[in-house]
Amino acid sequence: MSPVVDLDRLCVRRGDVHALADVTARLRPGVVTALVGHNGAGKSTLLDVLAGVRPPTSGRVLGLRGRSVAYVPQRSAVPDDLPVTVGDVLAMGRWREVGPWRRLGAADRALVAQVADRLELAGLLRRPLSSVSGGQRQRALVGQGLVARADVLLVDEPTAGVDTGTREALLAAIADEAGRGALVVHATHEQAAVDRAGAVLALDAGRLAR
Ligand SMILES: Nc1ncnc2c1ncn2[C@@H]1O[C@H](COP(=O)(O)OP(=O)(O)OP(=O)(O)O)[C@@H](O)[C@H]1O
Repeated sequence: MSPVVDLDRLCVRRGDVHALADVTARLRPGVVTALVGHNGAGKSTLLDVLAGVRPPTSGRVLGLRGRSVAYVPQRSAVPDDLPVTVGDVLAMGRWREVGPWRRLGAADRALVAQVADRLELAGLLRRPLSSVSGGQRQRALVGQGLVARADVLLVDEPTAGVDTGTREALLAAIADEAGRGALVVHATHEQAAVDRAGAVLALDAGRLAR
């Protein structure tokens, strides 16, 4: 199982706001950590820092060097009219291994098929992403993260606005990622997701909530 990741006095300023302020915490592999807090608490900012797309203003993240990270951002961060199919979205999850737009090997295709089955996307793989429903699009985005089989999986509100069956399928699939030893951080506003998590990290206006 992969090692822990330590957040060490992490601070991020966004304009005049302390989006993260002095956050020190340990994230463990093998469990889903629910990342909770009100709108604007800093959840997405923390996921951005863990994904390496936003540098901290000060402080450090320890334990990520050399480890693969899959990041499933909020659906609203992905343009609805992205000119790709559902199958492309899943296949992109293999790009870290095979390179962008390269032909997938048999094992990669098997993994895409397995995740598509799991998330009930198998019949939608040839459909343009823009032509499927919000919940189906959400499943495709999470599917991309699952297909990556990364050491670290970051998911930002993947169950927002989906029906009960989809929520259960997504929560089960996310739990299985932790089950195979990944370090999983799941930003969520939903109690059902918090109940299923093995650990909780709560933020309040950028600070760790007590
Ligand atoms: N583009 C931006 N420019 C400046 N400040 C921003 C920007 N995006 C977010 N912020 C600020 O950073 C802080 C943290 O926002 P963040 O998006 O990380 O919160 P969040 O917990 O993910 O919220 P939500 O539950 O609404 O997704 C907030 O004070 C927010 O106003």
